[in-house]
Amino acid sequence: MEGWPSDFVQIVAALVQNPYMGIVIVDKNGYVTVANDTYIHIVGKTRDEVIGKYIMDVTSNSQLPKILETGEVHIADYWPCNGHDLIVTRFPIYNKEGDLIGAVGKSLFLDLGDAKALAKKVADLEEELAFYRDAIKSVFSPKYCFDVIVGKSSKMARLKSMAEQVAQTGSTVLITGESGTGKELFAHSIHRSSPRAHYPFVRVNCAALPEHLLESELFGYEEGAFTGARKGGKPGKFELANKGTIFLDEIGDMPLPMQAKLLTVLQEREFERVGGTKPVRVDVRIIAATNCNLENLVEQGKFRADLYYRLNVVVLDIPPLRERLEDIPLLVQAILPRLNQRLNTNVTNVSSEAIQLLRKYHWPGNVRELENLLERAINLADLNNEKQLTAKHFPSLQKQNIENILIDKKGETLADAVEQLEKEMIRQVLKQTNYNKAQTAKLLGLHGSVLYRKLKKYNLG
Ligand SMILES: Nc1ncnc2c1ncn2[C@@H]1O[C@H](COP(=O)(O)OP(=O)(O)OP(=O)(O)O)[C@@H](O)[C@H]1O
Repeated sequence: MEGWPSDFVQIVAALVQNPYMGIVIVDKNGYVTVANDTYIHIVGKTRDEVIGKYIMDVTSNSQLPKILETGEVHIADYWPCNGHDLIVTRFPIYNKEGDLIGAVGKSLFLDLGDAKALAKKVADLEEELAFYRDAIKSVFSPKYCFDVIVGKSSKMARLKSMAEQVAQTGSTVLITGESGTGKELFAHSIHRSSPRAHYPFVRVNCAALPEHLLESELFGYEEGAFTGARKGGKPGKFELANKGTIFLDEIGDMPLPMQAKLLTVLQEREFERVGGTKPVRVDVRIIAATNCNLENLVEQGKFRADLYYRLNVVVLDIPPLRERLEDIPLLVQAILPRLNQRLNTNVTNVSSEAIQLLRKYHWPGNVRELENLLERAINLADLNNEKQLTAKHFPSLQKQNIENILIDKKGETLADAVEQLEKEMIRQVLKQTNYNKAQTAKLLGLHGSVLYRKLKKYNLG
């Protein structure tokens, strides 16, 4: 124990007591200065037979003299001792002048049996994880994924099959289309049927956050990066989406400085947290969506051309609902059960006349507007007596229909337009009163005989 103050030796001895790890320290001549009870148990001796003794007399296959001789470090070396199978780490000790003054031996496990138990525990957990990953995968199987996207029109069928194909690659996807056309639905479906399906899908609405928050939201921040920064820092959405997909919604609204940073991530697949210095590497698939015309934004200097070209790898342009009106009956069929479930109602279908009305509308809000209109119609229906939604439950569309008649009749005579309007109004009030002619005449302010004449004229009777 040459050169080691006795107080120091005692402090070290107290620090090294550890029932799971054998620890021994020798001085520069190989004499044991410190050994914990676990080590003494491993070598199968008494404390007196260990402390102060030459290490090779304590255990004849010790490697510590070699460490003293060479200054080597042994990490996780297999060491059989006294019937135990151990994994040990050995390293030299130097004083501040740089002279070698001793060596330490630390067994990682009391016995390899412990290591095996740990390895088994990890293997069991991995098996369990694989089971749940498979379970998740089967719930979101590819078939199920694209099945939620309703549409048999040729435009939608083509788009769905292209998206299915693209899902299998890791390529960046840009989804364009008017608001409410289903861009997010496509992004979700691509992720769920991709090989990344059992990793996260993280959505960021680039339009919803002010510029200074967007940066930390996307890239995270380090502790102390700004006032109010959380202790320990916070990972950003890119880190959270590692191995999965990040969905950058409303990318056209991303501020220009953020676009520059995003471009770097797209090129390098790495970034720095706000206030950080270390680069963070991620493996993330990027799906971006916008209802803006990015080319126009590039021309106006509001969107970086280089970022646009990076994003413009695979483009899925979702057609507006007015260009696929034939999908409306199917969409209605798919949306009604969802609404019934949410509103706790039991509407069975929509009359064919109402479907005709829906097919005449121009749908500026696309499928989202269709959902809203159906929800409003359910709220207008007398659900004790009616299980079917009819034209009268879509008053805004009826009004629109009358306006359309006037628009359609532009260029025709006033008498023609008035006749069309008269016919449409009578037809609607008749439906509203369940074909009660007396009531219809009253509501329209007509004498019964006048109504009968008009019914005959317009072939409504
Ligand atoms: N083809 C479709 N089949 C079934 N539901 C659809 C379809 N397209 C859209 N929807 C539904 O319409 C609503 C709007 O869709 P989504 O949010 O994906 O549109 P979006 O294009 O991302 O809209 P925004 O640009 O406003 O964010 C959602 O409830 C979605 O489930």
